[in-house]
Amino acid sequence: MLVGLQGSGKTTTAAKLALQMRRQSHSAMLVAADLRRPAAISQLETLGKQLDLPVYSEDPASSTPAKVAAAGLRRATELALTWVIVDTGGRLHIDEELMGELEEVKRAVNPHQTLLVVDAMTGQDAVNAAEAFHQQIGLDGMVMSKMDGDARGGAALSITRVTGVPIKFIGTGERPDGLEPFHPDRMASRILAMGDVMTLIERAQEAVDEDKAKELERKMRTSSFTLDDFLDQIQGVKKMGGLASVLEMMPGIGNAAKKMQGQLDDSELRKTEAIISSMTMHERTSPEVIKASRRRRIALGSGTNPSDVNRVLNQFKQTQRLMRQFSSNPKGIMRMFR
Ligand SMILES: Nc1nc2c(ncn2[C@@H]2O[C@H](COP(=O)(O)OP(=O)(O)OP(=O)(O)O)[C@@H](O)[C@H]2O)c(=O)[nH]1
Repeated sequence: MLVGLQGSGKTTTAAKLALQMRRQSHSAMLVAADLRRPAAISQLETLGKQLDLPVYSEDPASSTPAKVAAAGLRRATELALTWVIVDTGGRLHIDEELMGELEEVKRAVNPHQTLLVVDAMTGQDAVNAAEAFHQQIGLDGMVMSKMDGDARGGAALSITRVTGVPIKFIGTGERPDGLEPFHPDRMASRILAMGDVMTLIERAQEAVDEDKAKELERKMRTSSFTLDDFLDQIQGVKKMGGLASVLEMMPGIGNAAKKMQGQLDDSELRKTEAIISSMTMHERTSPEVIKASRRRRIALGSGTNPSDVNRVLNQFKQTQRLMRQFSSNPKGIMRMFR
């Protein structure tokens, strides 16, 4: 059973949860027990149609939320579905009528889990709402929606401390796949603006082939890193969502990267990619052969200037030097980044 203030994201979260369950080979039915806002029923039905999920609803004029919830549960049992997700009504503020209605729904279906959906952007209001819902309805967990916004999630800390109720999921976007299990350690580093290293690692694992990573590590150790590997790295960054999104997840520079939004475009990366792609295999492994005429040809082939080609070659030399130093004295290099 999902509860929460109006607009907190209950209906969207209901669909997201059902989708996650289906991905784990469980079946789920969505039940539209929000009878106050007529659009809530059609919103759930539309989401159900889009995602091919069963939705139970009734005419709001001749039913009550508790009746709909109970009938939805019966229907799901008949259809042998594993889960029922009850979407309930919300208000702008907590009032007794709403709480009474939710208590009735809870009594009618006796849910395994009552989850409060809170909008992460609302800060202290979210904390107050969580406290009131927990006192009156009794919560088993929380879903913090809209964590993809500017909210750092500071409210998550207060909510958990005030209510003692764990956060189970976070909403990370409007789309039906924007829901992730909550990881307290990740949230802690996000709050401390230390970046999100675990997400960075996960994205890297998705984008980078493990054998390639091992090979790269060997090349770094033996200082045999070539321009072709440089190109591979650039393509890896692109796969991981671009420079800005990678930097944002890095400890220490996440905040600075956010402030540089707009300046951190990937056009330089694309230019570098075009320049290396215009080189022959021989040039990529032995860049010292690139003299004036080759430089001109590469610039022409990549739609850039010879000075751009020079810049890439210099950057590459610097990277190579850094790697050589790293392989001979890793601790010394790490000190440079502190
Ligand atoms: N960016 C972002 N938007 C979200 C997220 N979850 C929900 N939304 C948006 O928030 C708005 C409100 O979401 P709903 O699911 O309609 O909220 P609700 O709690 O069901 O609202 P009521 O039925 O009025 O009580 C919609 O525009 C959603 O697309 C999220 O994790 N990230």
